[in-house]
Amino acid sequence: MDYTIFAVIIFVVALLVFGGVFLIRPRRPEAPPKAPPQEREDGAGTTTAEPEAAEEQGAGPVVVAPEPVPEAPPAPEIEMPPPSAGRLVRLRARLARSQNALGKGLLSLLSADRLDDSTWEEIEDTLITSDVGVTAATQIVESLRTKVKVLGSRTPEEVRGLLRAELLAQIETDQDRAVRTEPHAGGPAVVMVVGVNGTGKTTTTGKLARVLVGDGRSVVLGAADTFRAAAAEQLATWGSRVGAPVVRKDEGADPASVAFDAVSRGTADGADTVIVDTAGRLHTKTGLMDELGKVKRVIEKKTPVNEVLLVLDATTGQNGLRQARVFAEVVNITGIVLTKLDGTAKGGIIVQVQRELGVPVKLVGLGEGPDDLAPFDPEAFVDAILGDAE
Ligand SMILES: Nc1nc2c(ncn2[C@@H]2O[C@H](COP(=O)(O)OP(=O)(O)OP(=O)(O)O)[C@@H](O)[C@H]2O)c(=O)[nH]1
Repeated sequence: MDYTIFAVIIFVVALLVFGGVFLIRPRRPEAPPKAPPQEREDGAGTTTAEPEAAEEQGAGPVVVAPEPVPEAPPAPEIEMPPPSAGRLVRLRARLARSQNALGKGLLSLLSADRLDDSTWEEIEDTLITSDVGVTAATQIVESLRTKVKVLGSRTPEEVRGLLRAELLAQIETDQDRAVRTEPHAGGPAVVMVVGVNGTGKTTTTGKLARVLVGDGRSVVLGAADTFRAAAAEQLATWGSRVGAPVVRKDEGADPASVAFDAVSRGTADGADTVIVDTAGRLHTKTGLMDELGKVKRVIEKKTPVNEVLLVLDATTGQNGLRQARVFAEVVNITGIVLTKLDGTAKGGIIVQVQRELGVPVKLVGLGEGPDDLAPFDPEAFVDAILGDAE
């Protein structure tokens, strides 16, 4: 009996000792949760797990199948706008639509069997309504009267030919319409864009950058319209679309210093052209003169200003012309950009503004699209007004 109790005690003790060893294993302190192993690209394009993770598996660097890497947000796509050549011909339908009343109206009046005084008056009125201006309208009518008298009977082609020649004579000046954007030995060409706010000045600056980039040039933009923060914002968007750097400062900063920095940047970058957008609020003539004059003078400390483009809204008629005169008095305008020609039947403003300012229209805006700015070509313009010969 004693031996049995002793054997049971031995068995129980043995059980406790072995059970303690195998069942009650000391707990390891809990490790903090591991972040998922970071992955990196090696030179060969394979993805290797971090060494720490590999070590833990006790097998040196481990090559694992590349996992889909979350896509980085796409870099803004740089656009390649179409070149400037032939743009007006491409946009001809816009012109034909807006100027149809003028062209067709004149052609039908001139084709009447009898051209009496009242018909000639109507022709003159049609021209004046299209903003050609009284002097030019009178000249056109007088010249047409003489030619029609000499001709006697008229075929539609002859009438179209006569009118085409007269309109061209009024529109075509012998001045150079090329926008001077070629860089020179000392640095980039500088174009200043001036005009009243709302005429399409900032839009034109952006569109012009696209024209130049489309023609293979490099461009830097200067947001010197510091009066309105949104103008710089707008310009930054235009610039980013074509990869053109935009130099800007805070709202209210000195426009001349922005212009200076833009030209410095253009020179440092070896850019072809720097385009400077300016503010054009017509507070007082002196204020405007001071501001634009200073911008120009400050730029000229570095390099000449090659072009001063005045942006005019074609839909504003006489009012626009008055504004144009003020600008022409304060800065030496070298070219006119006539915007919003797609929204008016008053294409005759081209004649009047060139006459008044003695400066050629160099570019025309024919819509809100980014590539709706075209070098002005008098023949394409007149042909669009008159429609195709029947
Ligand atoms: N239909 C049409 N709209 C145009 C044309 N050019 C510009 N616009 C529009 O005119 C409006 C004014 O253009 P902006 O470029 O902001 O005018 P802005 O003169 O720079 O005015 P600020 O930025 O205030 O200096 C915008 O809605 C343009 O899209 C054009 O040729 N045709």
